[in-house]
Amino acid sequence: MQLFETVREMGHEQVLYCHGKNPDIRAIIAIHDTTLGPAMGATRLYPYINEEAALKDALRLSRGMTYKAACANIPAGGGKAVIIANPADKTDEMLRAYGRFVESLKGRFITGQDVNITPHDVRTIKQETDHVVGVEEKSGGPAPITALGVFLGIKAAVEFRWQTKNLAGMKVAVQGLGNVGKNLCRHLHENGVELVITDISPEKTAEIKQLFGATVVEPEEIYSQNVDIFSPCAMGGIINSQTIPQIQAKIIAGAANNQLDNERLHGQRLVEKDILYCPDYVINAGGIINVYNEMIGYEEDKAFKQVNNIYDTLLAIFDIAQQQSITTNDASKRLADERIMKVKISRNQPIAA
Ligand SMILES: NC(=O)C1=CN([C@@H]2O[C@H](COP(=O)(O)OP(=O)(O)OC[C@H]3O[C@@H](n4cnc5c(N)ncnc54)[C@H](O)[C@@H]3O)[C@@H](O)[C@H]2O)C=CC1
Ligand SMILES: O=C(O)CCC(=O)C(=O)O
Repeated sequence: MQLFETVREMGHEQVLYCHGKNPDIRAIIAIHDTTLGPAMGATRLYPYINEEAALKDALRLSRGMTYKAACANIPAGGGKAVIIANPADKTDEMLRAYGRFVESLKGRFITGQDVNITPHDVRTIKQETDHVVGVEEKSGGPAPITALGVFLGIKAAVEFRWQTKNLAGMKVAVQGLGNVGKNLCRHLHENGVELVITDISPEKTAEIKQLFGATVVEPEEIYSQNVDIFSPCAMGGIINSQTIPQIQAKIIAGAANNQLDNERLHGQRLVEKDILYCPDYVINAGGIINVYNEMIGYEEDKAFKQVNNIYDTLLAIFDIAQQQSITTNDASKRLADERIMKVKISRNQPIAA
């Protein structure tokens, strides 16, 4: 990968490689755009197959955060960090070393909890830096509110697609039963939805089966289920050339970041298959809304009110996509670009060609 060429094309401001020998740590912090505010984005720890995969994830995730904040009307920029490690090798020393790298950015990057980072880990990172959000004692962690946003997004998509506000009797396939997926299953179950679920953890599928009477399928079987809605709540890149031909659902609406393996190609394929796609960074904005509110002084009512906006934002995006014959992903990107551009123009900042 040509690094400077890639970051120029994607519009990143800064990419920081963090390395330490003792303790051993390899992390990448990517700051995409700080026009609207300091870069916000949680930290993911993952055993990437190679450094290029880690970099690609950090670059795409951080760009997604810029769009996410802009679409949610949050005065924050986009950033994200990845720590390259096996979760079994994670140590407090490693996390504290990472915290010192975050601290070195002096608030230009504010982070929190993503995949394989626990509330305990967030507290450990916080020993070295105050630029951490999503602390359980403050806003209670972002996953429940993210799940609520995804649930509201599903309702918006159902209304747009089938002109009904009633989910009862619908079938939803949920991929990934972690912090977000589990809470989402609860909302869906309470609204009379029939659940088809999968996870790589048998304990998690057993728990959701028992709690909500869900049907369990193997991870590779989730795409081909005869359901109304597919909700990816695990990892990114799962909407791709192999999975699209299998998908039976008419709506894709889930929490996972970077769901489309190739935004342009696979966004277009979904249109051709008449599948309504809820752009991930719009539907999963509950997390950033919650942690932003934590940063400015948490008031639960205010955060929940803002999450309700996800419903209207998605309806507006579906309308734009339909009227302009573009993908929903392009429609949301346009909305974000317009908001960022407006601020740049008001400040006489240079605008990229
Ligand atoms: N936690 C939050 O507030 C937010 C999370 N997201 C995104 O939503 C997704 C889920 O987040 P969390 O629930 O917090 O993560 P988590 O780590 O708690 O849960 C992920 C779940 O997916 C499962 N999983 C992994 N690979 C799988 C596969 N191939 N098939 C089936 N299941 C698989 C894991 O076993 C785990 O149960 C992630 O992509 C995250 O970046 C986005 C916005 C906010
Ligand atoms: O939890 C955070 O720090 C911000 C939210 C986030 O990273 C995400 O939406 O992916």
